[in-house]
Amino acid sequence: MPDQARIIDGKAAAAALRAEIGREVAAIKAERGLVPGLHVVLVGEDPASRVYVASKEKLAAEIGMNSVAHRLPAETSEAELLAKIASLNADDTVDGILVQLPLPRHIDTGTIIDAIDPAKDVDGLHPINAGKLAGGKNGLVPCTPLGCMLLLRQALPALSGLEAVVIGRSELVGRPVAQLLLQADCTVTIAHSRTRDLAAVVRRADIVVAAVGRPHFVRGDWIKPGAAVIDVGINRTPDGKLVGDVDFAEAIHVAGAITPVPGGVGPMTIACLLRNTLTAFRARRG
Ligand SMILES: Nc1nc2c(c(=O)[nH]1)N[C@@H](CN(C=O)c1ccc(C(=O)N[C@@H](CCC(=O)O)C(=O)O)cc1)CN2
Repeated sequence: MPDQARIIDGKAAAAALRAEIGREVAAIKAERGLVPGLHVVLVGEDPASRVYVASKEKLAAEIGMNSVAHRLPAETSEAELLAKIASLNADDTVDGILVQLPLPRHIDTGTIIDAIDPAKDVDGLHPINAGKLAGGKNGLVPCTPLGCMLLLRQALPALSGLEAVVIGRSELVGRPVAQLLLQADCTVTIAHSRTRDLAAVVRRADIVVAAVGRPHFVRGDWIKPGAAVIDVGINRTPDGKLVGDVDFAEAIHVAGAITPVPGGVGPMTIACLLRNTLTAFRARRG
């Protein structure tokens, strides 16, 4: 076995995916004169969210989509945000709607997600889409989990029968990625803060997806030699560095393949949002 894991390059994979979607968008425009429309709604001034929304707006425009960001003040009421969503739901030129999370505390996230037309829910978070995913039916799938699977398939083309451990049970990542692994015929364990002897659970896994939001939480000696490690964490250390949930310096000597942070799953999140927008356009407008 090589003494270093293969590093899965999410930046390159995301660039290739965006280029592919861009070609499809250009073909649709040439053949039908139509342009898929992505609308991202940001409420408030959260600095990280501002960066992510600007990036979504720019990358969608770059591949020829009609890209619109709606930046609303932090004081926006839940009723005002619901009215904005209702107007986007009613607009036929809008194919994808994404409300950037987290929302300010006075707004209930579930109420907002529930209000998005499931056919335009390019975040894949609406209960209809979550239900379809749980039932193994076609629907819109959350972007980060989709990105995890695309990267994982680069490292391991055959997933069937493998043991996968997902650390974290969030609706945005942990639960949906576990469903996608199950669809790929993996044997899936969802571990979380109450899991007993987490290190022993992780040591069984051929595939580890870490989505806990705690810097360097997963240690190198938790990893089964040769395992594929997908690190979803994006944590900023006190000295301003971005690090994942996995101790990369330790895990790289044990894993077979590993995603870095930055440059792993993060860039795939936005590329998969663009893919979902194209999927939603096709499902709605043929
Ligand atoms: N409605 C949603 N809100 C949020 C989601 C989401 O999928 N839907 N995910 C995250 C934030 N996010 C996109 O919204 C996102 C996070 C990270 C990256 C990324 O490319 N990260 C880079 C590093 C960027 C940096 O320097 O800070 C990387 O990992 O290489 C893109 C998108 C929460 N909210």
